[in-house]
Amino acid sequence: MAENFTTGTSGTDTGASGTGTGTGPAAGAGSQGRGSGAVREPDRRSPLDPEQTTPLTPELYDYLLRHNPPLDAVRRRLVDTTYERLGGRAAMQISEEQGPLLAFLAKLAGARLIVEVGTFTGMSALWMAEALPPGGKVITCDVSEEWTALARAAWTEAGVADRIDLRIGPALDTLRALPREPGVDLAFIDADKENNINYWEELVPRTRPGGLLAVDNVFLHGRVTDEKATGAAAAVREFNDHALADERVETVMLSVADGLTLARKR
Ligand SMILES: C[S@@+](CC[C@H](N)C(=O)[O-])C[C@H]1O[C@@H](n2cnc3c(N)ncnc32)[C@H](O)[C@@H]1O
Repeated sequence: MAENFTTGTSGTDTGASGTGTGTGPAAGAGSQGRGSGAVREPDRRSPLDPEQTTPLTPELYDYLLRHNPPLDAVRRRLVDTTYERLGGRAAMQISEEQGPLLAFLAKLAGARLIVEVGTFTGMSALWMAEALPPGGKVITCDVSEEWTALARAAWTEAGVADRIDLRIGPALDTLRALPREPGVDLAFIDADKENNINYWEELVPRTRPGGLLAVDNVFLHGRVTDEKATGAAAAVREFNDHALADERVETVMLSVADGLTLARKR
């Protein structure tokens, strides 16, 4: 079912993970503008030189947060409510410094249309929605009515509910139903990692030239370095190589939170 970017459909809470068979653009093709296109050996004096890369301690992280925009009352309540209601699952929320970063990216991209995969209790959508100009929209996808009920409450409290189009159902179905035209200014992928490549393959063609994509958890808690990784870690490893080899975009992988890859559509 095709539809335009502005009309939403809201299905039932299937709880199902999306599945799909996205095909890669140039995965493993081995040639691109930035050199070999393959994962390269880093050029540096030592694997992790503290003169170049400062290890993040609890004190430094606290300092970093205190030098970023603070959580306002709505966000503070959203964090607290997510922990109270969902316990350990609350760690699925974006980390505190990622919210202002997503808002910053939205403004940098002059975003009017943002697509998010993985709403959860709505923190990332809230930050991005507040960064939109009048008339802008965030389309955000999730399978959980329960978790996104907390999101809806926070968005209403923050006064941005009218800018957020929550679509319940497997995200791959939602993305495939969007027009296949490059109207997206910013995409944020933060859901079931096994589908990262599939989400990417739906979103890259729909992103306008100069538009941005951000993909969370590209370190998967450090498990991506394991060559024998299985499950989500193997999927993230595969995704990371896929994105690096994709000639349609320029990418940077950043050590933010659990690893964040940014891409700019050529
Ligand atoms: C890491 S959380 C998202 C966190 C969110 N960005 C935030 O800032 O709080 C991942 C979300 O992806 C959703 N999800 C998992 N599989 C999905 C699928 N196949 N389609 C849509 N959503 C999915 C989960 O229900 C969960 O809410």
